Amino acid sequence: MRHFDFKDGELYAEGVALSRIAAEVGTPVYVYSSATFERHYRVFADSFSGMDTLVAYSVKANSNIAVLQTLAKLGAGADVVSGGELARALIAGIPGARIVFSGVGKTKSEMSDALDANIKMFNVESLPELHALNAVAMQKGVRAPIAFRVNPDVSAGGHEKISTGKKENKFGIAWSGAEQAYAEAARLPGIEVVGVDVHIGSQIDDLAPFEAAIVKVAGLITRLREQGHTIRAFDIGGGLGIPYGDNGRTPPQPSEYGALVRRLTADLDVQMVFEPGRMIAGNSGILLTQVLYVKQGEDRDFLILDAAMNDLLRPALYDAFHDMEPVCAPGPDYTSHTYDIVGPICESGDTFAKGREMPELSSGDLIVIHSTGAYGAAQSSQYNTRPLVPEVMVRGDEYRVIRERPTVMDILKTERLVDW
Ligand SMILES: Cc1ncc(COP(=O)(O)O)c(C=O)c1O
Ligand SMILES: N[C@@H](CCCC[NH3+])C(=O)O
Repeated sequence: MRHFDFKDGELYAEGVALSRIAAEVGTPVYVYSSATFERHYRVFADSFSGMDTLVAYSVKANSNIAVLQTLAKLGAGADVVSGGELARALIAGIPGARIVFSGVGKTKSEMSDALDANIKMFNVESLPELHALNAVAMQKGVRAPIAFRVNPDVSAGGHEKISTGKKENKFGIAWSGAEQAYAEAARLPGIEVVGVDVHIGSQIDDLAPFEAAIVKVAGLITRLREQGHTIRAFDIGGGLGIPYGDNGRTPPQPSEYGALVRRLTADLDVQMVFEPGRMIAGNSGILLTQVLYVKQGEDRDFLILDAAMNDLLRPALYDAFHDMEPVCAPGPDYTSHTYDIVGPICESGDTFAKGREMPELSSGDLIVIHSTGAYGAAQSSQYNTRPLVPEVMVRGDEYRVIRERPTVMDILKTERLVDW
């Protein structure tokens, strides 16, 4: 079922024409389908039905509070990596008991806020962090529930910039040091060991790395229990890939992933925690942008859009492929044309696609960049003093602006001229 689809020759988000959003809100603009967010969450959660699980949506993928609120209503928890994301999750109505805190560099003030919120678990990534957390918890007279994020040295494939589970990556406790780390944690009065955590990467299109990581961690859980630790939760992170429409490998269905997890953890007697981000958000959103100019170069033509790498960084950062199409379906006898599709920023890397075949387009035409609900708006910046792009959420025939477009003055008001 597609919630971004053509009706009468025009692309719609659910029941709302994208041309209407462009006219009323302006472009560029991120447009999300609430029905798609809900469907993805349900499909994912349902693939573990009957199991003891917590689906802690990874807030970094799309952290808009209306998105979090939509998922909170379905019972989602949250995986947060900063005090800011923690605040977002709480404001959106996700209870502390359903929040896990990941990340290699939590500050003491973030730890303090998370303890005040009674979060479910800190995923601790180093011994110095463990000691810092112990100190903060002792000061408050509480015990911080922890899992260690262990680094299983499993290769998840994909782009090197999003690999996290290899020993050369900065993430997690070295596999060889995991048992000593648990022994150390058990000695600290401000720490309560509750689980084990692993996250091996993102946009993973194969079940084999998940299987390798789960088998390794299951063995570790057995050994830790023999050593007297109470392990109630097994957090296997996120990472399940989505189709981006590039005819690349097709990632496993959530049901296949669910069946694998069910089979490998059946005898473990743990609550399984998941941190899906992209799988929930990626295909729930599009970036709606307009052609500013069509420019003829020496040996190629450029489509210059009003969206740029500051709005959607993935192509520049990871050479990521995103499917693009015009909002108005071309007539049956249209001519196609090959373009380099670029933004207005003063960087050659500000390129969404090279040599992309599109129907012939002209200035003012609207284009959709698909699969940008995850790591789109969340990774945007104001580079070149371009205000952050607004975000819109569609529900049936209605839409709401869920992030306003700031003015340039909104940006400038946080800066100061010096008076010396
Ligand atoms: C610790 C952690 N959990 C969850 C995620 C979400 O990953 P994904 O969006 O691939 O599901 C990430 C990002 O890769 C992460 O670093
Ligand atoms: N931001 C990346 C993935 C990294 C996920 C965070 N650990 C992307 O757009 O694909």
